[in-house]
Formats: sequence, structure tokens, C-alpha cells
Amino acid sequence: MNAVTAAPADPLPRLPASGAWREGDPPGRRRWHRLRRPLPLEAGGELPGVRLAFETWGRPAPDASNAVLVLHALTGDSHVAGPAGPGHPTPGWWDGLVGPGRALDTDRWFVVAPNVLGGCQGSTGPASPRPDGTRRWGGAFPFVTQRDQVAAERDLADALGIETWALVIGGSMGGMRALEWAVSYPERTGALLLLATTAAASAEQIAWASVQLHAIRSDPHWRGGDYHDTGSGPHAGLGLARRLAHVTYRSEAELRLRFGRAPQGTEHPWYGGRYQVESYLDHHAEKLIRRFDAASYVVLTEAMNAHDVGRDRGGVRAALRRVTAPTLVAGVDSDRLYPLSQQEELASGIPGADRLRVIESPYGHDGFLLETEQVGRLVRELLGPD
Ligand SMILES: CC(=O)SCCNC(=O)CCNC(=O)[C@H](O)C(C)(C)COP(=O)(O)OP(=O)(O)OC[C@H]1O[C@@H](n2cnc3c(N)ncnc32)[C@H](O)[C@@H]1OP(=O)(O)O
Ligand SMILES: N[C@@H](CCO)C(=O)O
Repeated sequence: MNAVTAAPADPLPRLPASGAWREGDPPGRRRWHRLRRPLPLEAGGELPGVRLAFETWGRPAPDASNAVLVLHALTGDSHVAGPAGPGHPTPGWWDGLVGPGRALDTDRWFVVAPNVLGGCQGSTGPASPRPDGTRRWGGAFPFVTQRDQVAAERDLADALGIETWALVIGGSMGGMRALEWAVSYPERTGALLLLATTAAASAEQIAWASVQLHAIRSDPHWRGGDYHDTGSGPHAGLGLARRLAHVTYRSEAELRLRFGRAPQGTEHPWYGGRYQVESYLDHHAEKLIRRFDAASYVVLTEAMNAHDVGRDRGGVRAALRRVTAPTLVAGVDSDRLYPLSQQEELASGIPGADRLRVIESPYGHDGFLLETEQVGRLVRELLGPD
């Protein structure tokens, strides 16, 4: 595991200038927005020098009324569509949804996707330099919540001249932020699509996440989060966290049918070899270590644990009643991490929500990423014909 090269930290001196959309910009080109003032944080204090990386596809209407906000999940990023390439370690994670003629038809819609605050793909996070440029944030990066992340995204919307999103869409952690958008800024959320998400992180979700946090923090290379300039990092801990998380992202039936008890190639599990499913988890761990920063994983996981749309709003039911957007809520039938009961709570509590939709998939929680045809149908239903 230690032979794997970790995700490169954000280089210290390089801070690209802000850039709004310009005529002729190629789709999926990453740009940055720097917040005009320090971001006040829900947990107290403020975060100075915040920037958000974002990508866009399509062309904004003169009044930007065709803007759609796509919010990524825990280890996703702003690269929703398009191939892997410089600055993009992976191909677009919803490539089948965004483009000419697709559900988010870029001949019609202006699609905007920011990398979340606290992330590691261009937005300010623990691997970023502090505003004085002397050191990285590391373990001193403050506790941020979904509401803080959404407040930063609101600043981006302001800078892009987007008064109201035609649609805010997200799954899992992205769904938490989409919900926060609709509750915090109902007048700016024209329609809402929530996938495989929840009104508040449950005890079991916090429990799975806490084991992952322990795995990272008990790695000797963690160093309280101040490892970015040491030449090493908590790669083993992050890999362990990903293995555990990935099991929760898939279904028991999928793992059984796909891998069963088969050994990996010629390896023999009794004599130091691995089962196929172990090798599969190793592969996902190694892939994540190459592209993701462990401290961001910690910051974002803690933000998900803190997610409770009802906090300081009189509880979940009262908070959901604030949503004015026409809404669709969908869950995945085989999702054991975000069970359908959580989406049922959202669908029944949001005044403008239609009945709960169920995505049929053998892939568990990851179904919201993989079943793009079914997600596309929900998008088309919500956005309506041209
Ligand atoms: C495409 C992206 O990564 S997008 C980047 C943002 N990512 C996200 O938002 C989510 C992070 N990723 C994920 O959650 C998931 O990996 C998904 C949803 C993207 C992909 O799921 P799937 O397409 O079902 O892929 P699956 O889980 O089957 O894994 C396939 C990989 O496992 C490998 N694999 C399969 N069996 C084994 C095995 N026995 N041993 C080792 N590796 C194996 C395959 O070779 C393949 O490798 P590759 O991804 O390097 O090509
Ligand atoms: N596979 C997804 C699951 C979290 O929703 C991710 O890594 O972002």
C-alpha cells in the first residue's frame, strides 16, 4: 500500500485567478471562483481565502434562467462529464447524463458543477495553502458543515449571475447539499432532484463513517492531519476506509453473484492469497489513494455526519416544509447505506414532492451513479419538454 503514490497536494504558490463563464469557453474546462469575503462558519469563526473550482457545460441564457446545479458525492468532483485528462483524474462520473441530446441537454441547459468546499480537486480544503501562503491548512482546517459548503456555492452562483437554478440535483452527499440549497434558499431553487440521500445522517451512517475516520486517524502517517509536506501520508488508513465504505456502497447480492467465494486468479486464500472480492476492494482502495486526499476525506465525512437539515430549524419536518421547489426524490432499491425509508421521509415531508421514485439496480448505493438512464428519466420528467 505504501508503494502507491498519494493524490498530489495542491501546490503551494499556484492560485489561479477567478474566472466566470466566457463566450467560447470549452465545455468542462475547470475554472475557479474566489469568495469575496471570509466565509462565516456554522461551527463558529470564519474561513478566509476560500476558492471553489467548478466546471460548466452549455451556454447561459441572457438571464441565466437555464442554469442547472449538479452536486457531487463524497469522492466525486466537478468533472461530471467528459474524458479523463489533465486536471481530471477520472472520466466524468455522470457522463451519460450531460451533453447534447442527453437528459441534461447542453444545447438547452447551462450545467454548473463545483468541487465541494473541503474537497481536494481544486476547491479550498486541508491540502490548500492558507491565505498567507506560508503553510497548508492540514489539521488546522476548520470544521465545515453542508450549510457552509452551500453558502460558498451561493457565492459562486452570485458571481455567475445565477439568481435561480432551474434545477438543483445531487446524490448521496450531493443530495444533502441539494436539500440544503432548497431549504436555505428556496427562492433560488427552481426544481429539486434528490437521489439516495437523507434529511439527516442516521446513527448507522455515522457509525460506518466513524470507523472510516478511525482508520485514517490511527494511521501513524496521519500526524494530526499535518502530513502534506512530509512526503508520506495516511494511505493505508485511507485505503482501509475506502474498502469498508465500498462494501456499504454495493449490495450483498451483487458481491455474492459477482465474486462468490472465488479466489483471485491463482491465489489461494488459505496460503496468503486473496478472495476475488478482497482483490476488488484492494483495487478500489488503491485507486482512491491515487486521486484523493485523506484529510479531505475526513473533513467531508465529518460534514456528512453533521448533516441534519432540521438543526436550528425546529426539526426535520419543519425544515422540509420550507422547500417550495417542485421535487422528485428517488432511492435505490438495493441501497443498504441510504435505505428507502430515508427518501420516503423526504418525499412525504417536502410539500412539492411527487411520490417516492425507486431506481431498480443491483448495485446498491452506487446505483445513483451507475443507473444513468433511470436518473435521466427523472431529470427529463422534472425539467419537462423544451
Ligand atoms: C468513474 C469515476 O471514478 S468518477 C470519479 C468520481 N467518483 C465518484 O463519484 C464515485 C467513486 N467511484 C465509485 O463509487 C464506483 O467506483 C463507480 C460507481 C464510479 C464505478 O462503479 P462500477 O462501474 O460498477 O465499477 P466496479 O465497482 O465494478 O469496479 C470496476 C473496477 O474494479 C476492477 N475489478 C473488478 N474485479 C476485480 C478483482 N477481482 N480484482 C481487482 N480489481 C477488480 C475492474 O478491473 C475495474 O477497474 P477500473 O475501474 O480501474 O477499470
Ligand atoms: N461511490 C460514491 C459513494 C458515496 O456516495 C463516492 O465515492 O462518492
